[in-house]
Amino acid sequence: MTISTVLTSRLKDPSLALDKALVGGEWIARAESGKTFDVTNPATGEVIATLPDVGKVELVRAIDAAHAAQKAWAKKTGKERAAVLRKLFDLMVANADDLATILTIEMGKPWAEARGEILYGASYVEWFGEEAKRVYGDTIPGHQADKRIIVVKQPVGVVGAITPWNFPNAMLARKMAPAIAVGCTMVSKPASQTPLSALALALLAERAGVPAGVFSVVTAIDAAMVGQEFCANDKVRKVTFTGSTNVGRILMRQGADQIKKLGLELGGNAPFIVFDDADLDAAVEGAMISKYRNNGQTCVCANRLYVQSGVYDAFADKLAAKVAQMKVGNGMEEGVTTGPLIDENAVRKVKEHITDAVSKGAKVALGGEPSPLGGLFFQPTILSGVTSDMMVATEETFGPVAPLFRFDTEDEVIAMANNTEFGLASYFYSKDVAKIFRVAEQLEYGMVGINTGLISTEVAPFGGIKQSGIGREGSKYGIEDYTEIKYLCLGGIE
Ligand SMILES: NC(=O)C1=CN([C@@H]2O[C@H](COP(=O)(O)OP(=O)(O)OC[C@H]3O[C@@H](n4cnc5c(N)ncnc54)[C@H](OP(=O)(O)O)[C@@H]3O)[C@@H](O)[C@H]2O)C=CC1
Ligand SMILES: O=C(O)[C@H](O)CS(=O)(=O)O
Repeated sequence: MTISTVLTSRLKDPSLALDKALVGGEWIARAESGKTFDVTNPATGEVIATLPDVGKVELVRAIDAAHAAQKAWAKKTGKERAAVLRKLFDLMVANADDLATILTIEMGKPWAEARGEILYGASYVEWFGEEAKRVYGDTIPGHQADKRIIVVKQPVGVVGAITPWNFPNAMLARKMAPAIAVGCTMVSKPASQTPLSALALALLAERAGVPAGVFSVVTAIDAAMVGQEFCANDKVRKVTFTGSTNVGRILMRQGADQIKKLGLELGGNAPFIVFDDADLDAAVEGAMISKYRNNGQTCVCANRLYVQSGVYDAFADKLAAKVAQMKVGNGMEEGVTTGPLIDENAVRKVKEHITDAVSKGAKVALGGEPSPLGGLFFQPTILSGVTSDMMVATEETFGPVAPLFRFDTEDEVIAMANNTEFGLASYFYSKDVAKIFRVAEQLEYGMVGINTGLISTEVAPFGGIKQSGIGREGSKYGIEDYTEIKYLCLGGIE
């Protein structure tokens, strides 16, 4: 297929821009169906690549190759797998500039932020390369004189992975690294809007020594077909998914027949609470990164900002002053802090949330309109006077809109913060230690940022409760999800 020179001309190593899918160790330029799909730059609307739209034939071939390769890969020692992941980490860092350019041009986020994502994704590869040597088991005192009990952990087997467009490198690295660290193999399907980052990662993995078949990247428009095959094919032992709760629900239903092992990182609706005793400048800094990182297109973005009455006006003024300094534009341009939204649906949802809030009494304190740049660009926005009956209170905006809610008491804000089916990330600012423990213990979320707006790191367990998902990614907890526990009972030991 094709890759635009708009992209390749910007790369030190143009070979990192792939117009092929990786199926069982073979780079294929053309699907058997002959079908293709385009990848466009959301900042300009230009077609930057045309890729093979692989079908079930190629997908099953990738799954069969992963199954065939898995036993040999699992027989490698943890140390041998660690060495391959270390090499991949080194290659990701060495090629971070090119990987960032590919990411910005296919997804839109500003280049500096894209490079940050590459290093974030690489941190998972580094972390799980180290963990590969530490998949410990147990010995348990026997329950009878002649018994000896050993607990071992073994790789789950073939893993199907489906990843979203908003972090096209890091979300895949955070799945692929633990999987191959423990001896699993993986077939992955990136979002059709942003497949190039995944393909570049697959090329570097190949260069790092990941054997053929161990890691495939299938490029497909028919995501539902991929999910159905992952759930129905008994060679696939686990499905790991990051994306919307709706699709997570579909996968759970589809996986039920085989009791498929699932890892689900789904939607969020994060509260961001500023108490009267907060350090306001720190709270504003935290709100800026928690709300506007990736143009508000992250599952852990502050979706509702609750500000206690005593500091509401001061916080709102300080936040507006900071947001007014943001620069909307093409992520490849120097100084741009805010790129385009991913597509027209995203723009439509942002507009809908603003219109609904204003119709119910909220005020636009800043922004509120599409950017004069046109296209998919939107002004960073602050809404004031927001109330719980508005869509922004119950739906994830996934865009650059900060809705400010006023509250009076601690009990009132905890009840409002917990009043959602989601439970991924939450944040609050206070200097009172007793209050910090009281509030943190009552918030019904998998992750709580306290006096910080950025909690994502490879060393901690990332994930949610309620309808935000199942399982954790990153940290020592993240590798467990790719292993099965086996208990050996040795008898006759007289
Ligand atoms: N918890 C977390 O870490 C994250 C959660 N999210 C959540 O996801 C949403 C936004 O991301 P978005 O990418 O639009 O989410 P989607 O769920 O629409 O897409 C995520 C991935 O799933 C694929 N997909 C779509 N439909 C199906 C299906 N029926 N079966 C199998 N796979 C399918 C998509 O393919 P294709 O795009 O090619 O259609 C894409 O690769 C938000 O709610 C956000 O909060 C997003 C990122 C991280
Ligand atoms: O996809 C996402 O939103 C990521 O999980 C957010 S983070 O890990 O970069 O915080």
